[in-house]
Amino acid sequence: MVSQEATAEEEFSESSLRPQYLSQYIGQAKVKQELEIYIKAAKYRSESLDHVLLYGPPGLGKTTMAIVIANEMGVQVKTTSGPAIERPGDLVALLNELEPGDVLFIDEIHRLPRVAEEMLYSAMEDFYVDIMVGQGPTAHPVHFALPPFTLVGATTRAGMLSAPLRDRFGIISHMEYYDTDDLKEIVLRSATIFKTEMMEDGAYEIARRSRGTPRIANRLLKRVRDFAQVQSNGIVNRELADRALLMLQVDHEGLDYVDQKILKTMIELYQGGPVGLSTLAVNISEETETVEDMYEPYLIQKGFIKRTPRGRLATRLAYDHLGYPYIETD
Ligand SMILES: Nc1ncnc2c1ncn2[C@@H]1O[C@H](COP(=O)(O)OP(=O)(O)OP(=O)(O)O)[C@@H](O)[C@H]1O
Ligand SMILES: [Mg+2]
Repeated sequence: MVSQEATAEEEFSESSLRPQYLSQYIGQAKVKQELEIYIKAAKYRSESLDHVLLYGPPGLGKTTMAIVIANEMGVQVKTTSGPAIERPGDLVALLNELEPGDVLFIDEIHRLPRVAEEMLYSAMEDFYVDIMVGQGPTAHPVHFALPPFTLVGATTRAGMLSAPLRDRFGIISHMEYYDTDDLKEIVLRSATIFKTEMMEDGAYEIARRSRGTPRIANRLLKRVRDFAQVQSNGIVNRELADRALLMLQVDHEGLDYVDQKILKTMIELYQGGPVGLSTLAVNISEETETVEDMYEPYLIQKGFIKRTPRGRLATRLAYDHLGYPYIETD
């Protein structure tokens, strides 16, 4: 089964696949174009880049973009995530390490504890934090100046961020699912790094079935490569990619086992819906947030699911795709 979260092994091998500069970053033309201008302008003025919020579904290259931004600016990047910061002190420790112009990357920034988030307000706006020192009646704030820095925040949904935090980002970039041509370029690039012999039609087939997501494209590529080495002459063409992907339970529309299970549950247990998201999540033993962030957006984009005020509906396309007879209702 192919899940969507990054595994530890993957985090490691991803570092070799990660583009380091904007020129190597494939796709996301709009985001790139904007950032290129802001980066140039900031460098021209010898200033730190304005704070950047990257939002979009998992695996689209938000972490990669944070690293690219730091490389383009010629600064260091310090990385953390919302859940990793438990106390304000954790954040202060990170801020304390920043050199002028550095990038602080906070992944899953919507999961930052409230107190840490409030601390960021002054840090982002005026480059200082007030730290409470002492306890009880002797407690008093100490003003702590910071070097100018760039906060790059990543989140799956911008709507989950509080307004005061969102408003402090000067640059807000929406990452979109990749089209097949861009993903094909990513597959070809990764195949070169892996020294895998990849035919154009093989790369296209993997790209087409990667749910618009580079992380999935790279993952499928690795599995298809194993398949090619063991079952064939090591060369990946369309036919081989197709056989390997079907074995991985990735169907011709690129839906994986969980996607299919979601649609089947809706159709078999709830007559196509409407069904609430949390009910659906319980039925397939996944977290509601996982279904909402990782699976639903792609199913909606492909037209298999519709969101209605009363819940989620499986569309006619879903019935046809899975081979169920469609009964007209209203
Ligand atoms: N534009 C791109 N060109 C080439 N490779 C890419 C691109 N974007 C992402 N990748 C590759 O896809 C993988 C996932 O990217 P990354 O970890 O940056 O995603 P992410 O959006 O941060 O995901 P998450 O939200 O789950 O943290 C990496 O291996 C990276 O090398
Ligand atoms: Mg990431």
